[in-house]
Amino acid sequence: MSVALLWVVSPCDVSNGTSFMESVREGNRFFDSSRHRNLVSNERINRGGGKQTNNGRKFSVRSAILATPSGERTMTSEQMVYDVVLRQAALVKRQLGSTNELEVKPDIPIPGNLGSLSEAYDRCGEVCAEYAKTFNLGTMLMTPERRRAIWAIYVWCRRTDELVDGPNASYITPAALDRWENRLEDVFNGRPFDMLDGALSDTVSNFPVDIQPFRDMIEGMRMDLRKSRYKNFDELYLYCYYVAGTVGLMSVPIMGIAPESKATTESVYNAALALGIANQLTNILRDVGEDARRGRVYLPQDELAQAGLSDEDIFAGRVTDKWRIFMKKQIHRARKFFGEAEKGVTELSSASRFPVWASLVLYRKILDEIEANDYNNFTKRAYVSKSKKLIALPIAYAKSLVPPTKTVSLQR
Ligand SMILES: CC(C)=CCC/C(C)=C/CC/C(C)=C/CC/C(C)=C/[C@@H]1[C@@H](COP(=O)(O)OP(=O)(O)O)[C@]1(C)CC/C=C(\C)CC/C=C(\C)CCC=C(C)C
Ligand SMILES: [Mn+2]
Repeated sequence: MSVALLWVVSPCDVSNGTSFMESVREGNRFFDSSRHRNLVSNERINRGGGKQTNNGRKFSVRSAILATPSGERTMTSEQMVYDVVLRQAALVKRQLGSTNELEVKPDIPIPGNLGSLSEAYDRCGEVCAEYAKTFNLGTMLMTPERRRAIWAIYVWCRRTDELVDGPNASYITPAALDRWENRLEDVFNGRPFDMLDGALSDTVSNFPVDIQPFRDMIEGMRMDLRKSRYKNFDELYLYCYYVAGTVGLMSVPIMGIAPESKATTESVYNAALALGIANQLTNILRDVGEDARRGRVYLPQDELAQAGLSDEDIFAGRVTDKWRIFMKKQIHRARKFFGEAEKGVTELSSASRFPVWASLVLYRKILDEIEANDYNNFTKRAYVSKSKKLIALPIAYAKSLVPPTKTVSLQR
């Protein structure tokens, strides 16, 4: 049975020194079975206070853009994002020494607190089970430590997305996102605000997860607030990195690279990034009509123009030959990113391969469904039926049994 979760954060702020466990003891949570739940209370993020700057920000795509003295970019989004990939890979290598293996450290046992920590993870599992049933099923084959860590990350991502897409989205300002980012810093500094943050705090203390992709996802949400058109694919790529490529970068340290893998850490991170981009491009292609009804067109404007199309065609929702040709090209591009991602899945630790293959295979099938709908993504939502999922899952499982490549390869 799915449990809709409403989380109300206590007015007592952990930045005042209240620990995770203290706020749990104060019982600042309750459940609500209403369909319109809110995964994040706006209470704290709308209230103001706290640091307003991004102190301590290390390298990010945003800082790379801002750092250009003339204000002109000399690199493409893809080059800038690849720089983040290299830095993430280097960071994880440095933290783990020379080996590629990502060891899972045991929980730090805090006397009297362990029960509630596991309760926090259970809540994360419930949120996952409600929002992403198939993905949640896939995580069942992971080791328990990795599974609950992925749940905690999933929940943070879902809450972040909910800020700009959820029922309170109209109240969310850039300043509110700054405060959400401050709260993220607190999570990484071991001062979580609520129970769900507590699970993430524990996760990031046990796995070599870096804060940068999390910050970058918030940057993607800022972008969503200020922008509703994308001039070209370069701009769209950056958005896709922020809101989805980051998920890949957050997940690799949890999934782990197989100890026997000969692939470079960079190449695995690059594949993870590609999976995020592929998923987001697919999301965008599936949701063209829905997004247009909210005044948003994520498709590259220059490519629309080259195809003889404009926003008006999208708002009118006309499935013409021009539209079909345009969509074929977009689907082809998304499939290329899925292909790029495939190269890396095999290199992941054996128990983590199934959920990733499952999500890759199932998400890619949405593209087939858009085709089956004769490219009508204005009024028909492409979805993969239960029976198709049931056929695809054993295929994903079979793929997950393939061991890592024996040769040194997978250079970018
Ligand atoms: C080497 C290799 C291939 C490793 C695998 C790395 C990996 C696990 C990559 C996961 C990629 C992934 C699932 C990306 C999510 C992309 C996505 C759909 C992002 C959505 C953004 C906003 O879009 P939009 O608002 O248009 O969409 P909705 O209409 O709201 O749906 C997101 C909603 C951002 C938030 C993302 C999530 C909630 C998903 C987070 C998922 C995880 C942490 C679990 C990832 C693990 C697996 C096994 C898939
Ligand atoms: Mn969303």
